[in-house]
Amino acid sequence: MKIEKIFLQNFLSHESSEINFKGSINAIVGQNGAGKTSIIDGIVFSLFSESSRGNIKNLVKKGKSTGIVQTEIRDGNNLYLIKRDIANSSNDFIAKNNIGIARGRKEVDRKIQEILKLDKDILLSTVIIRQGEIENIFKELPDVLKKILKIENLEKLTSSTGPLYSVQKEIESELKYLENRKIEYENKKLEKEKLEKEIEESKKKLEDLKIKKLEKEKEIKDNSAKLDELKGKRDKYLELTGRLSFLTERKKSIEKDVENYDKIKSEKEKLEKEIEENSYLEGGESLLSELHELRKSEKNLKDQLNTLEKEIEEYEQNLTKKISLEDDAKRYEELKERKEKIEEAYNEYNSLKSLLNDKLKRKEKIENEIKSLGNIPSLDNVNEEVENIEKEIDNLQNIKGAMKGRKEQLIQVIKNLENIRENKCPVCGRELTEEHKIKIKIEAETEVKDIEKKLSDVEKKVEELRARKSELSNLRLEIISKLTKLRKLNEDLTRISQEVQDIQTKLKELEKSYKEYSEIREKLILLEPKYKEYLKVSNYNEKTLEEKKNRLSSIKAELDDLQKRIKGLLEKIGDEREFEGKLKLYKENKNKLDKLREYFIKIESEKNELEKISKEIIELEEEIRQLNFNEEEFENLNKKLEDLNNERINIEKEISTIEGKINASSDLLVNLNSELNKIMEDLNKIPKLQKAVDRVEKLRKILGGSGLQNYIISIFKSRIENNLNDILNMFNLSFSRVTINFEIGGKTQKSKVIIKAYNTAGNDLDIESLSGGERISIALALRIAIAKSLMDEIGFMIMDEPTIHLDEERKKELLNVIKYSMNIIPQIIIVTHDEEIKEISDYIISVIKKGDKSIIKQGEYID
Ligand SMILES: Nc1ncnc2c1ncn2[C@@H]1O[C@H](COP(=O)(O)OP(=O)(O)OP(=O)(O)O)[C@@H](O)[C@H]1O
Repeated sequence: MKIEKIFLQNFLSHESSEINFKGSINAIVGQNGAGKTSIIDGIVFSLFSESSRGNIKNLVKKGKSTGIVQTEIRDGNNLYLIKRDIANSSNDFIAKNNIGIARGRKEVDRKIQEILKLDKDILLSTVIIRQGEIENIFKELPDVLKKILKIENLEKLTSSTGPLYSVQKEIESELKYLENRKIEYENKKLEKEKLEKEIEESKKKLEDLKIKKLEKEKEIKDNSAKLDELKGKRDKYLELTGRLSFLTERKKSIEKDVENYDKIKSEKEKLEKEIEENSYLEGGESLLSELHELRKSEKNLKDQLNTLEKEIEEYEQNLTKKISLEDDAKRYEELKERKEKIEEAYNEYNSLKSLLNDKLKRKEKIENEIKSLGNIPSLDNVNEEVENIEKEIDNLQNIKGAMKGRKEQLIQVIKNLENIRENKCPVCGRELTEEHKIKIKIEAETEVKDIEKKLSDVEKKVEELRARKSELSNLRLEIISKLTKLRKLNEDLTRISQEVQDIQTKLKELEKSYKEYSEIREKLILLEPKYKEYLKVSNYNEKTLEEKKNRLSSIKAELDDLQKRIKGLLEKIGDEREFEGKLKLYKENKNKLDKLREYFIKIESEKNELEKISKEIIELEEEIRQLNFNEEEFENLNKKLEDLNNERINIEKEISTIEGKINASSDLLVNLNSELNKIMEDLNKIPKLQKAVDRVEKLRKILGGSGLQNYIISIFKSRIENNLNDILNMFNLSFSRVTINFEIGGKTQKSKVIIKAYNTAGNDLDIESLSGGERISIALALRIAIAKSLMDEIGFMIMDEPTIHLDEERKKELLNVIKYSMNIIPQIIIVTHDEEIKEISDYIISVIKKGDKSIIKQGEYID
């Protein structure tokens, strides 16, 4: 089993670090505080969810809410992925070959133990070695073995605080409890007898009360019949006395009215006479209302008359004004009409004028542009010059060709001269002297030089001509463009001049109308105020004035007629105030008389009723006397019945109380019986429990003794011892054998381990007397040996700063041992500062700290 990879997120100083363990010996290096041990902490946390820094929450990077550790472990073909979430344990999970097999902290812990086949205590005591703790194994071995072999649990099982002892204590306390139950049984039995007696007494009392209740019920029945009879009489009595008191009251009221009879009669006759005398006032009311109506109409007509008179006066004034303004208004309208007629010509004149301005500006601009073109050189002249240059270039090119030909001839001559073996002219065959040859060569070379100079002059000339030709080509293009522009401008100028002329002709035609329009406009401005005045009065006319006057005369006639009618009415009424006063009194008297008549009729009918009522009163008084009803007798009987009912209710209450008591006591009795049965059942357990106490006691003695522990340890010890010697052989030490012996401690004495090494001479040496290096080798071998005894194959070993505090000698030994361990353990992970460990490692993981963040560099070394 190998750890392949670990990923730390917000874990201690790591923000996001992925570490691959690719080598056999993987060295984790870096400065103090860089975050090396944190990687080991990450592995331990991911395997056992355990923090080596106190509280688990301390593992979260400061400032973050949680941290994640993800580890990949390979076991043959199986790849396990373990994910741990520090703050949220329910997010923990483990997957096997990408398929989830457990979730949640507890389940994941259990699964890992199953996969590793060892629990955390054993791994932490063997293959995971914390800073400077290699040799601790010698001290811890007894405890480690106890842990491994679960002897610890055996001790715990039998100790005075262990489960067996508690079982024994529990049974003993149960027995004690059962002793108390015996006493309880006796007490409950007495209680039961007392309860049974009480129930008997209550039942007897209940019988007596039931008889008493029957007697009361009979008495109530008899008295109820008597009371019913009295109630009938009482109802009749109340009815008769009620009627009697009503009639007595009525009689009193009638008698009072009858006393007034004569007084009312004379009053009525007096009023009748007075009304008769003033009968002429009948209909006076309608006369008055007619008079009021006529007066209202009179006022209305007078108002109309006033308004109309004012209206006519104003109308006459406005009509006069209209006539005086009529001529000016007519003139205004005529001018306005003329103005509208020539308005179009006026507007056209104005727009043509502005158009003319624009055209003139445009014309001036074109003329300026033509001027700016200046004198354009003749295109023909330029063409001719170009033609001449081309001819000259051709000519010079020919000369150049001829000179080049001559130059090559001369060079060939010079070459030939050099190659002549015999002093004979290769051309003519004549003899050639050396001087002659030199002379020919000098002449030829001079001519070559001369030709070269001429060639260069010709080329210069050709260049100059070409430059001039290109200048002329540009000039030509410029001339063509200017000529094109000039032609266009001239065309524009001709067109625009024609347009200007046309506009001017048109303007002349329109000038007369334009002037007339301007004059009319002036005149209209002068006439406008008068015209506005005229418009205000233009609707006034003679016909309407006549109509208004006719209306005035008809209102006057109407008013006259009305005033005559008012006069006639006043003649009938006389003084208006006095008439109104009389009329008011007349009406009041009439109302009074109506009421008196009504009252008089009522008294007359009451006189007849009085007789009847008196008779009925005498009859009623007789009937009441004969009824012979006594209210006191009724009250007493009523009270007696009420008392009897209360007594009956009390008896019933007493009955139900006793019945409830009997029921409760019966329930109590049932409970008591069942409790007594239960206690009896408990008491039957006593003999069995006594036997159990004896047996547990015996078991504790057997398991607690050192014999059994010694036996278990001795079997396992031989396996470790054999493994240890095999490993030590590989470490190349000079011992023939190392032995391990235990002294199992007791309650007061601690267990002890005695390790002895035998040298080749056969002498045994105590572990304390060995060299430091030898001790470290044996310690490491011992750790591996224990792990090997428990696992078929040890996958990895983790060491945090194993060389810390070691001197050079021991360090060297340790390095050897680590190297040799490779044969037994396929993967070693070491946190170290030590250069020599780096040297024996085949994979370096460097950790550096930037700010508060750890950064990983793999496969290379960074100091
Ligand atoms: N919860 C945390 N958040 C952030 N940083 C932390 C936290 N807890 C501890 N540290 C810092 O993490 C750093 C790394 O600690 P670690 O023990 O891994 O260092 P190291 O490289 O093993 O150092 P040394 O060689 O001194 O043992 C330390 O500087 C420590 O102060």
